[in-house]
Amino acid sequence: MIVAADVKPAQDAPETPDTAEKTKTSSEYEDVVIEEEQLGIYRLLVATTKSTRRQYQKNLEEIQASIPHLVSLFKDIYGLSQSLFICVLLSRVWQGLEDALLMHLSTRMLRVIEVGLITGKPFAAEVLWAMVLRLLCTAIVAYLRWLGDRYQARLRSLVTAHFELTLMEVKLRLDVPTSLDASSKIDVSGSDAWNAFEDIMTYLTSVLTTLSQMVVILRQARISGDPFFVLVCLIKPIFANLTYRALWEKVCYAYVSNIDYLRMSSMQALVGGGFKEDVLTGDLGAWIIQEYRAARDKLGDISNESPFWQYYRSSTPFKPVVESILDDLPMAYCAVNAVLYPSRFSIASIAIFQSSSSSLRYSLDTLFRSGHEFQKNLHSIKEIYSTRNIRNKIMDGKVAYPSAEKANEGMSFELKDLTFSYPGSHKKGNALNKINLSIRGGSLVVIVGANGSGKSTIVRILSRLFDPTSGELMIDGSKAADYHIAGLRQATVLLSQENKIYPLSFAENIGLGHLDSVHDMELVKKAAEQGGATEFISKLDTGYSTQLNQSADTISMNLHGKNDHPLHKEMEKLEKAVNISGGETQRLVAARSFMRFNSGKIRLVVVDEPSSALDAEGELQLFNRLLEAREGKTMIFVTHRFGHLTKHADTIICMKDGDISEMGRHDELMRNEGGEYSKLYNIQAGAFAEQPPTA
Ligand SMILES: Nc1ncnc2c1ncn2[C@@H]1O[C@H](COP(=O)(O)OP(=O)(O)OP(=O)(O)O)[C@@H](O)[C@H]1O
Repeated sequence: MIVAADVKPAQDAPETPDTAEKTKTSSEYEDVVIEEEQLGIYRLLVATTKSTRRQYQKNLEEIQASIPHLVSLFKDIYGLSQSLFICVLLSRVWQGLEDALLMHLSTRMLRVIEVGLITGKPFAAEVLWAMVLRLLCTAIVAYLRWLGDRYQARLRSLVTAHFELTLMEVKLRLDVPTSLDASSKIDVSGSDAWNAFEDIMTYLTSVLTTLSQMVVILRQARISGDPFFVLVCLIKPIFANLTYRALWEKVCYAYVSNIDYLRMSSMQALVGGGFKEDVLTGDLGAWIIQEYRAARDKLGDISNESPFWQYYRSSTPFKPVVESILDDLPMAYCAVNAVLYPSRFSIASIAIFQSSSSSLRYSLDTLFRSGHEFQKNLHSIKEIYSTRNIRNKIMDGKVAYPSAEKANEGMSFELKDLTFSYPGSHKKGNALNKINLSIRGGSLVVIVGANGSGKSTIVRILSRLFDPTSGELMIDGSKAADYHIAGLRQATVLLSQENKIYPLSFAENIGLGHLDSVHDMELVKKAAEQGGATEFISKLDTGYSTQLNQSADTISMNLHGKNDHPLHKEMEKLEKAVNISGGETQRLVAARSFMRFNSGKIRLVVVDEPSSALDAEGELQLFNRLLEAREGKTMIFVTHRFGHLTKHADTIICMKDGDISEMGRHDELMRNEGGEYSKLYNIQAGAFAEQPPTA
């Protein structure tokens, strides 16, 4: 079924991405139509162009545009190791010729044997020589293949690591809004570069194999006086290629649209690890099974096979039947010819044609298959190289930060009519609305407000993780955009719930707060003390050198269920993870922030609710230690808990729905009885007030 570009999802299905909007807004896609198809439980949307000619033209344009990238790929790989590159290339050339060579030698041997049998005088020496030559060649082919595979494996490691590094550099360069932007998403990896190179080599090898085999077969056909044999061999691969139907190289999107299957998946998910406690305490077991059964009965035998396979597989038997018949065509052709022209054909000729035709058909199949992959690979290569051109959304300025005269002062801010909405956000209204605010350098600011009121957003803007959508942000009296971002980042500590522990040792997890002193254990231990992380680190066998969350890249075979097996015990030792609690994670992250103070460059400390998992004492200690290091720094705290901090704050900013509803010191705000701050404060104070015992 073909539908216009504004596809509507099936009624019982979840919303699909906004394909319609994309196809309408971009002139590049104006002739795109979307075909819809139901494949078992899947709804499949395939984008095609209205005219086949236009499609071919587009493909050609894409290939042309990819040629410079293809050249760069080969140049880059050649640059990584010239010797390995040449060896792999030579081994591929050899692979392209070996089939034809072996085919030629087999033919020669069969012909010598046949002449000996017909004349009744076997030419022992010739047969022996032909056999030795064939065996020698077989051994050389096997040896060169082995060698080629080894070279290829070595080149593969170099290529994957090289392109992974290139992509890592790009990803590290990208700022937050650019990384969140779908058009800048990097979906390729180092392995894709290698796969593309390997597939292209396979394609070129197949071209060589096919051509060289055709030369040998044509030669044989000339000897037998039958020039049409090659054409007979070509019919099946050409038919298969013309009727080839696969999704691999198409722009498509598939989603599970069957509500019964979705229901079954939800029930399965509830049984999974994450919901264990809820399911047990809620006694949901029997209900889950009952619901799963009901959905399964409704689903019946509707296929849940991957849409890729369902699409690939022919819906009628016509194609597979015709293909099988065409597969036997060379044999039928030989048989008919042997009957019609018995003098031209011999058993050896039939055997030779039979084996060479199946080799040729196989090579042609590979050639067409790798041809289909070719375009996909060109696309991956283009994507890898285009990542270099991704421009950051946040512009970098040229002015160094801080200026010499403000080097010992905290960062000051001025926000003028500042509005912000998150890129791609579907929410009505802005996350921040026309905010006007001044923050004096060195002051202690506390931001409070309800969930979603814009507290974290405001500190993200101040830390230059995002740029305002409109309005102005001034830092130390100059436009924020004029400063060199690296300088601003070096002067900022951002401690939030977003901070994670790294898959490194405890020492590095803390030390990385200040790159120049990563290995200075004295400073690391001091920071751990300040962050309140000393106690739990000291309880670990390997202390600060204990690795955290290291990605365990292990493979085990046939060990499942053999818990007493000595190898299982080894595996357990290697895979044993060190788990730390939520509160311990926050302590460790806080220690990293204290380590950052050692750089001596910090002018701004932003603390965004990093203490939700800390016990009351831990939180108080953390805030006190941060305040101890306050000199020469502006400190901004985002919190839901009133009390300790708000009472000491120079300014309390109370946020509501993206606006500043109130601003001032604690006493001033409390005097405004109907105000947002006093309301929130009183709710918390009331919650802790002593309740009279109920009768
Ligand atoms: N990454 C994001 N993408 C889109 N919208 C976002 C994103 N982060 C926050 N928002 C939206 O922006 C608004 C302000 O969010 P923000 O995180 O600043 O609130 P908050 O006051 O810090 O909330 P909380 O107290 O729950 O942490 C909310 O409506 C939120 O849904």
